[in-house]
Amino acid sequence: MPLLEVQHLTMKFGSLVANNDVSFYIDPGQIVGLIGPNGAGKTTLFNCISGFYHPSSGKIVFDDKDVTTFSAYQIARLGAVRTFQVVKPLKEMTVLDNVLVGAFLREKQTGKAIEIADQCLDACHLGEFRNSLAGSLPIGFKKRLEMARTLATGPKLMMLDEAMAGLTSTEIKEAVRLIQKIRDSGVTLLVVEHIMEAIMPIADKVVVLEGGNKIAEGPPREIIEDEQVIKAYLGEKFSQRLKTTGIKNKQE
Ligand SMILES: Nc1ncnc2c1ncn2[C@@H]1O[C@H](COP(=O)(O)OP(=O)(O)OP(=O)(O)O)[C@@H](O)[C@H]1O
Repeated sequence: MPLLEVQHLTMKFGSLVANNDVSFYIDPGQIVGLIGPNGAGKTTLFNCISGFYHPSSGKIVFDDKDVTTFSAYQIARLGAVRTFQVVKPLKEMTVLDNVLVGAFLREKQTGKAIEIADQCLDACHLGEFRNSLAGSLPIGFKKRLEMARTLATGPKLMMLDEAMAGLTSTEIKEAVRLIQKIRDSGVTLLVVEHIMEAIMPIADKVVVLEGGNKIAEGPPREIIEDEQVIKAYLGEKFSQRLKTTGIKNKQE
């Protein structure tokens, strides 16, 4: 049974159709990439799945429950939690306190919540910064902090919105390893990303949006050879270059 099913989702802002009849599913344990050009509707879809927007029509089923009209808080409590493209840590609070905000969603006892927060900080290589002010961290660390906070909620599905944008190539490699480690710990991931070299080698499946429509869905190897995706987003040269990276052949 899929962990998440998006069925015929349409989201309109007035006359603008940001998502048009989009359907896809995510099986437990998968890393699914959500890609497409600027304005394709990726963030809007994220906002619908995570309860920040309610779709104009269609249905969202998470963990066998119809969550279409649920609030962001209700959906987070069920285990679908997102990060934001523009990270906004609580700057005047310490790194630990920021992660505690996530941990308290699942654990009321302070001692246990601190234990969870520390584990998540260590997993995200932030342990040594636990007492620093979040506002003082460089961008790469802020992105990891956002992941640690999300991880601390104990998610079943983690949705990452451009978690690697603005990072150095070393930081991107670290972020990729971290995403794989999170998946190996049993968390399913939906990842919006523009950095194809980062997402294509680790994704089990990729969903492609353009102009609000889903134009392709499949394993990365198929996606990079899809004529419509090459035309709309990847470009011929880039598609050739991606073929030389270690991309999975088929959906597992
Ligand atoms: N709150 C809103 N009100 C009105 N229009 C919106 C709103 N949010 C998004 N849009 C519009 O919906 C369309 C899809 O935007 P969205 O941010 O979902 O795309 P995206 O694929 O995430 O783009 P990017 O890669 O640049 O982040 C755009 O035309 C955008 O201007």
